[in-house]
Amino acid sequence: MTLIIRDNLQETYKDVYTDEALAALSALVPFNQRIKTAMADRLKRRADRQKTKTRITFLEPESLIPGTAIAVQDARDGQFEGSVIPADLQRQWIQGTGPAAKPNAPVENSIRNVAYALLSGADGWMFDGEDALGQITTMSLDNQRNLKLAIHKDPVFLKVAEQVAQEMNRWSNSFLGREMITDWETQLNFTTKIFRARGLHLDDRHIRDADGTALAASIVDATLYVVNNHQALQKAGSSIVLYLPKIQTAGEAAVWNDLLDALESQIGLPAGTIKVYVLVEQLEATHQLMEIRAALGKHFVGYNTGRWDYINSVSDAMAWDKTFINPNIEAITMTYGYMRNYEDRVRRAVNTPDLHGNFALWQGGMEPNIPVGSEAGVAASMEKAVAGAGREQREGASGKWVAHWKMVHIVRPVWEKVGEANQLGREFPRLTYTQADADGLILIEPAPTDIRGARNLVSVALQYGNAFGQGMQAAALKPADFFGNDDILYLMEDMATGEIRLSILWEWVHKGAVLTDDDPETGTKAGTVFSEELYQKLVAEEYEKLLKAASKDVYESSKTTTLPIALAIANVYTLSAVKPPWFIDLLNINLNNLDLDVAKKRIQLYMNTLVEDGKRITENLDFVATSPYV
Ligand SMILES: CC(=O)SCCNC(=O)CCNC(=O)[C@H](O)C(C)(C)COP(=O)(O)OP(=O)(O)OC[C@H]1O[C@@H](n2cnc3c(N)ncnc32)[C@H](O)[C@@H]1OP(=O)(O)O
Ligand SMILES: O=CC(=O)O
Repeated sequence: MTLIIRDNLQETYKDVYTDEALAALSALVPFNQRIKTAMADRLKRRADRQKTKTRITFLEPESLIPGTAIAVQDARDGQFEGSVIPADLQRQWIQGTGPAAKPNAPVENSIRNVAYALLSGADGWMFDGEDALGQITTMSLDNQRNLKLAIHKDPVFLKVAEQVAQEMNRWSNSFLGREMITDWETQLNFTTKIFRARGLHLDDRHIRDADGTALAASIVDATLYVVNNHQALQKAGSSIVLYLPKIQTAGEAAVWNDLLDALESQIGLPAGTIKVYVLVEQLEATHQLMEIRAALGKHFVGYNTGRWDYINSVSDAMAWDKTFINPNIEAITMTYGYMRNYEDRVRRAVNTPDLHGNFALWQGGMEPNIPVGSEAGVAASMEKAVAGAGREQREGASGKWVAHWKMVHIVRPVWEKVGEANQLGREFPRLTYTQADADGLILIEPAPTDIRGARNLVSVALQYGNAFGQGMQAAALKPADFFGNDDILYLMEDMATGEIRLSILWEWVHKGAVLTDDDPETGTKAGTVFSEELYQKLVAEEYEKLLKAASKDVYESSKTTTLPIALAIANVYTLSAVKPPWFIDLLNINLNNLDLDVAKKRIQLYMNTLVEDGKRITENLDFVATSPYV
C-alpha cells in the first residue's frame, strides 16, 4: 500500500519513520476506511438523535457486538476471554500524564519532559499523543522521537535525566523536606511506560493514503509507538501498554481490537501482547462497558474515569434536550448527579469476572491541581486533592491520575497507607440495564449557575484556545480575575477541560440557563435567563482583561495572533445553533495559522461543511505532498 508523507519528513524523521514502521503503517492502511466509516456512523447517530430528540439507550441483549461474534448478553455475563493483569500493571497507585515533547524546542530541552516523568516516582506514566500534546509543526513526531530515545536509554536522554534529577531533588528538598530520587539511573526503571494514541476521530497531519485521504491518527500513533519500542520494552521486562481515548461504542472497540491484532501479527507478537486501558469519556460508552471490555478481549486491562471529556460528552449527547443544563463547571465533581452514576457503573464493570475469573482495573480520574502558588493556596488545594484521591480509593479505584510530577508524592500516600496493590475483584453489585439506570446517567442536580461561573468558563476557554495555537495542548491556567492572586492556583487545562467550558456556555446560551445568584457587577439577579447578549458582554470584558494581562499569563505576541483566532473560534462554537461535534476540529484546522482572516474563512468552511453536508473537516489543510512511499 502506498503512503504519502508530507514535505521531507520521511527524511528528517527517519529515526521515527523506520523501514519497519513504514511497512507496518502500509499493512494497516486498510483500517483507514474502516475508521472513517465508524466516524461517519458516529456523526449520523448524533444527528439522528438530535433530529428525533432521542436519548442514548442500552444495546439489545440478543444482538451481536458489531464487528464481533460476541452476543451483548454474553459480554454482560462475562462470557468472554479477557486478560490477566501483567506484573507491571498490578500496582498503579499513581499514573502521571503529560506530553513527551514541547513546542519549538530542541531535543535536549523537549525530552526533559520524559525525564521528569520517569524520575517522578509515579507507578505508571501515560505519555500523551492526544489531548495534552501540541500538534503545531511536527510535535507528534518529536513526541515519538523523544519516547524512543528515552525507552532505548540513548545517551542524549541519559545526560538530560541526570541533570533533571538534580533539579527535581532541589525542589523536593524544599517542598517535601527530602530528596525524591536517590539513584537516578535505577529510578528510571521504576515507572511503567504507557502511551495514549489519538482517538479514532482525529486525522494524522503528516501521512495520507494512496487516495490522498488523511490517515487516521490512531493508526499512526499506535503503530509508531509500538513498532519503534516493543523490543526495548520487552527486553526490559515491561509490558507494551496503550491508553485508548474517546471510544464511544463496543463496535469501535472492535475496530481497535482488530487493529491491534493486525499490528501484533505484522511485527510477530502473540495476539493480546499489547495491553490497553480504555478511557471512559463518552456517555454512549457508559451504556456499553462490558461490551467494550469483551470486544477488546485479551488486550483489555482496565478503565479510567476520564471525567473531563465525559462531562463534555454528556453535554453534547444531550444538546437537543432543553431541560439538560449543566451548572458551573466547579460544581460538576465526581459526586455530582450523573457523574456519581457513571463512576458507579465503571467500578461495577471492572469487577465483573470474565470467563477465567479475571477482573480489570479502575484507574481514577485526573487531579488537575499543581502545587505552585502561595503557601496558603497550595495547602488548601493539596488538601482538596488528597481528599479527592481518598474518596476515589474508598470507592474502589486502584489508583489515580495526576497532571504534574510534583503531585506524585503528594497523592501517592493515600494508596501507600492502604498498602494493597490494587482493588481487583472487590465486590460490587452486578450492572443492571434498566430505564432508571439510563436516567441516572443524565441526572442533573441543582447547583450554582452564576456569572462568576460564566466568567471562569469564558476566560479559561479563550486562554485555552490561545495556548493550543501556541503548541501547548495542555497548559496551567486560571481565570483572568485571579491573575496575580497566588492563593488561587493555576489548574491543568487540556483539550478536554477546554472543550467542556464551551459546551456548557453553548447550553447556557441556547437553552436559557437560569442564574442562581445575584451579580452586582452586571446587575443580573437570581432568576435572570442567560442570553446571547450576556455572553457577548462577558466575552468582551474577559477578552479585554486578557489583552491587558502580563506576558506571564498571556504571551504578548499571542495577543495579535492566536488569541484573536481563539476568540473567533469560541464565538462561532458558542453561538452557532448547530453545535460543532468537537472543539478540536476548529482548532486543528488553524494549527500553524496566525492570520485571523484565514482563520475566519476556515471556520466558515468547517461550519458550512458541517451544516450542509453533515461532515467534519479533519485533515491538515496545509498538507503538501511529496513522493509516495511504496
Ligand atoms: C483530561 C485529560 O485528558 S488529562 C490528561 C492529559 N493532560 C495532561 O497530560 C496534562 C499534563 N500536564 C502538563 O502538561 C503540565 O503539567 C502543565 C502544562 C499543566 C503545566 O506545565 P508547566 O506550566 O510547564 O509547569 P511547570 O513550569 O511547573 O513545569 C516545570 C517543568 O516540568 C515539566 N512538566 C510539568 N508537567 C509535566 C508533565 N505532566 N509531564 C512532563 N513534564 C512536565 C515542564 O515541562 C517543565 O519543564 P522545564 O523545567 O524543562 O521547563
Ligand atoms: O482524558 C481524560 C479526561 O479526564 O477527560
